[in-house]
Amino acid sequence: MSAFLEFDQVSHAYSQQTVVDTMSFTLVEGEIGCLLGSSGCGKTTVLRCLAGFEPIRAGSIRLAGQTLSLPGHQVPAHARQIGMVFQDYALFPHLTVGDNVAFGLRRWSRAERLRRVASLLDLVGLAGLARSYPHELSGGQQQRVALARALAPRPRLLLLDEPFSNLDVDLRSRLSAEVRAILKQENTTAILVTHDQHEAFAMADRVGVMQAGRLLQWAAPYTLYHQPASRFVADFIGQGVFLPGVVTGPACIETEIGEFCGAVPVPFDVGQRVEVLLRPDDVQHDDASSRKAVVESKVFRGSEFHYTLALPSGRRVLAEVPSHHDHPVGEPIGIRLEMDHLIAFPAH
Ligand SMILES: Nc1ncnc2c1ncn2[C@@H]1O[C@H](COP(=O)(O)OP(=O)(O)OP(=O)(O)O)[C@@H](O)[C@H]1O
Repeated sequence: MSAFLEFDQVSHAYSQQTVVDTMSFTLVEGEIGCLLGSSGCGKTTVLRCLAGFEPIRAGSIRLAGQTLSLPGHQVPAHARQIGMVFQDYALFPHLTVGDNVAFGLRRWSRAERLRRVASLLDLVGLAGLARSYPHELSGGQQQRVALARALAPRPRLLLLDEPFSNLDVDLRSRLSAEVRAILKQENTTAILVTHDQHEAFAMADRVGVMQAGRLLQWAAPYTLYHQPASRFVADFIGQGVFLPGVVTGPACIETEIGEFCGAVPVPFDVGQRVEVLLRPDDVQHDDASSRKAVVESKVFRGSEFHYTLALPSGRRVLAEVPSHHDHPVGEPIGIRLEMDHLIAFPAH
């Protein structure tokens, strides 16, 4: 499928400080992308470039075949047909919910406007609240109104900047799943910015990990987790530890807990020293295994325990173990690695 949004080799700088550094990514129509990264890495600046608030220094931004930004040329923000949702909702306090949603529809006929507002309030689960005022709603409801208002004029692209960060954890995860369903129903192409990877994984079709203005990887969440392109991405996404090893064959690595062979060749020469990524779900508890590790600490998560286990060398690995396997701290337990592919990086 051809790209609907093309962010191509874009750079941006605030005076001399480069904040977005030759970044490229694409989305097809209806896809949801997410930029993930720690504070200050440039996520919001990317959104501001997309929205038309910041000129770009290099590269180009194209949407639906139209060039929006080039160095020295940009389509003004109001002419881009791009919608925005921010963390602080930014609703008009003196307007009702219905009038907030209708705000961008002033050029529509009254009948069309009423129909669109009713259908959006229905879509975001707020039918019946059209006459309420923002202060009468909960934070989650206000954010739904903000979403409905942004979607009302059928934007070509929706930008969501940390939209759930003012909400509590439970509501965040519920709303991120709901918002994804709403965007899919409207076939809206969207870019979300967050530093919460659970939110990124719950909402997005493509996730990009940013570091210091650079996009390190742009991929489906599953690929990011299972095939991180760099040690930074592997460390940033999910939990895990790196265990030293030596390459012993095209797809095999020997570590202190044995030799592991994956289904896919590793890009290293035999004899090279590497570090293998072990996710908690790669390490299985197995009473029958002769490989032992000592329970150093554990956290009860309801359906499973999250164990930190010490290997004979003193190195630690993490393991997720079903919660009926309740072993005390200090006890050696059998472990087995279950990985269909090995993720390894050159040793430091
Ligand atoms: N208007 C501005 N003028 C100068 N520097 C700025 C401006 N806006 C942002 N910056 C700087 O650009 C860098 C990237 O900021 P940006 O807001 O894009 O990061 P972010 O990844 O969205 O961070 P956060 O997650 O904290 O919102 C930071 O070093 C920031 O201080």
